[in-house]
Amino acid sequence: MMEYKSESFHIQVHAPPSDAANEVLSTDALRFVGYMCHTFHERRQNLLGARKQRAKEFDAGETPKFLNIPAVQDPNWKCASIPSDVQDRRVEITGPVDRKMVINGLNSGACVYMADFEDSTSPTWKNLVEGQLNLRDAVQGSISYTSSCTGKHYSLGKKTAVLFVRPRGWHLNEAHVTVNGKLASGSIFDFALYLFHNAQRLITKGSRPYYYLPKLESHLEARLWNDVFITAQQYLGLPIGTIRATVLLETITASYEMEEILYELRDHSLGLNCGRWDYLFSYIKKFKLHPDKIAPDRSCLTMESPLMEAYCKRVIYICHKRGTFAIGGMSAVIPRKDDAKKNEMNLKCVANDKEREVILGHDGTWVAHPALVKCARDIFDKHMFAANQIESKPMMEGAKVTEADLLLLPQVPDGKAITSKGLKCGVKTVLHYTEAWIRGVGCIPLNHKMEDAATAEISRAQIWQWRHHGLVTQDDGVVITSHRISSLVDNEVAMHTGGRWKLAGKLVKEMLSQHDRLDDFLTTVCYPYIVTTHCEERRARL
Ligand SMILES: CC(=O)SCCNC(=O)CCNC(=O)[C@H](O)C(C)(C)COP(=O)(O)OP(=O)(O)OC[C@H]1O[C@@H](n2cnc3c(N)ncnc32)[C@H](O)[C@@H]1OP(=O)(O)O
Ligand SMILES: O=CC(=O)O
Ligand SMILES: [Mg+2]
Repeated sequence: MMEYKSESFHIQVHAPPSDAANEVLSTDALRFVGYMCHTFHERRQNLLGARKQRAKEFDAGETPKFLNIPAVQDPNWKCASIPSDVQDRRVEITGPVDRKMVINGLNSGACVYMADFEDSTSPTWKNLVEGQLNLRDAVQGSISYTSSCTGKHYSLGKKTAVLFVRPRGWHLNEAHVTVNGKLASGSIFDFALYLFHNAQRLITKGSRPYYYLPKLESHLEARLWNDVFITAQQYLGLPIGTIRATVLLETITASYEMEEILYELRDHSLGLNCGRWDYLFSYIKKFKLHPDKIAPDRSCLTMESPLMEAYCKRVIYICHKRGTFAIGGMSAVIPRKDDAKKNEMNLKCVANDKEREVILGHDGTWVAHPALVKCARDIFDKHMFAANQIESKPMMEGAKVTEADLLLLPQVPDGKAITSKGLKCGVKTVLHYTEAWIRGVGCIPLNHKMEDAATAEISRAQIWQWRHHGLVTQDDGVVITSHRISSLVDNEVAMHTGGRWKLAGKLVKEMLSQHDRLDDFLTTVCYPYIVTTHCEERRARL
């Protein structure tokens, strides 16, 4: 077993040995991960406890309030100055950390490639350690790959995107690693290994360790990240402020603490990003028991919805006021190869989304696929004449956004809000995504859209909510019951063989139709099924 023991902590790795793990988890790397996990274990647990307490208040009918902390209101502070290699972030591509994706993402022509351990990666041990190895090789410039199917060879081009890394969110444990017998934090594991192996080389190349931070629910969670950065930099002898991070503003509670989040991270901040899919999921999850906040079909939850418009305006206003980036989000539409006309329509759909973002004042945007880079870039080039619009678009309308504006769902005509088609599509999405995830695949194409751990969660949360409130699908007047949901799951499972459909069907039925409580995350429910069999004892504790 790989392990390292100091006076204060004992880190152990409980996974089958592999070449990738041997390379990534050197003794010094293990010592760093162990030190970081040990130092921040209790604070992380307390903050996860605070999430639960807050959830109870929302269940009792409360809604979030702006904090208005005096030090944060001070007009004089700004976020850290922007390094030269990331002044222009107009197009950012995201994707899982597998070898081909990393090379394709870096070669895609986007300004940034965000290598993702969160929404689009199923955190199997193999995916994680190989992902770290891929990122190390990418930073060294030596990464290459030859497809065993096509024989095609992949290596880095002359000009590559700047690399950002998104570690897992605070809620996820890394069950293959314990520190003093306690499960390691997935966030710290991903963050620390990337920093340990790459910080010096990135600095030598004139870049930095850049991160995206997902699923924060409060400014105290941002403070935790900031302290993690300070401690890690001190440990590795890096100047404070070397690390830079963009926070995904993707929970409804964080929306009431945007400025506080930037304030906490100001010496390391590279702004905020509108993570629209997790944001919608978080809204439904936090207000699941509020009868006046029942979300309509997923297709009605567009960026033109009042709550989404208010949220984006406020992100842009706060970020630009504090001299930093307000990055837009991801259109889930992806290119299709089967029909040229329909592909054109998909591209148009993405272009419209990007046009709305750049005109509103975002400084850049996300795409899910290399074939969308040009489309997004053309739109931003047409409307954004400098590297970003931090100075030129103060978006003062964002200052007027009220607490209530952030909660306003779209008005959908009677009969169209909750439909049998929406229900069926939602069940299919949760099932297909769960099946892929427990097979080790964290992002899939489904109905010509990208589905990941944020998009699929919207479907899961809203179906649970509809059933819990005993609602009917309005086109046929039929009640949404556990039995109806289970039949839809069974019918879809019956259409597939192989894979992990049976297990996925069982888990999805439990999550949607049997559990009285809405599970916090699909990924935490499914995680025990991807933990290696070396971890039976810890699996039972998950
Ligand atoms: C809500 C959020 O959090 S958004 C962020 C998380 N989500 C993501 O990052 C989405 C990432 N995107 C993907 O994983 C994929 O694009 C999918 C799953 C949606 C579609 O995948 P596929 O159907 O396999 O795409 P497709 O076959 O069209 O891919 C064509 C080529 O583009 C590459 N490619 C596709 N998406 C990406 C990407 N995001 N980054 C890099 N390369 C990519 C493929 O590797 C493939 O390369 P090849 O031609 O050399 O073999
Ligand atoms: O991470 C992005 C999102 O939309 O969720
Ligand atoms: Mg997200």
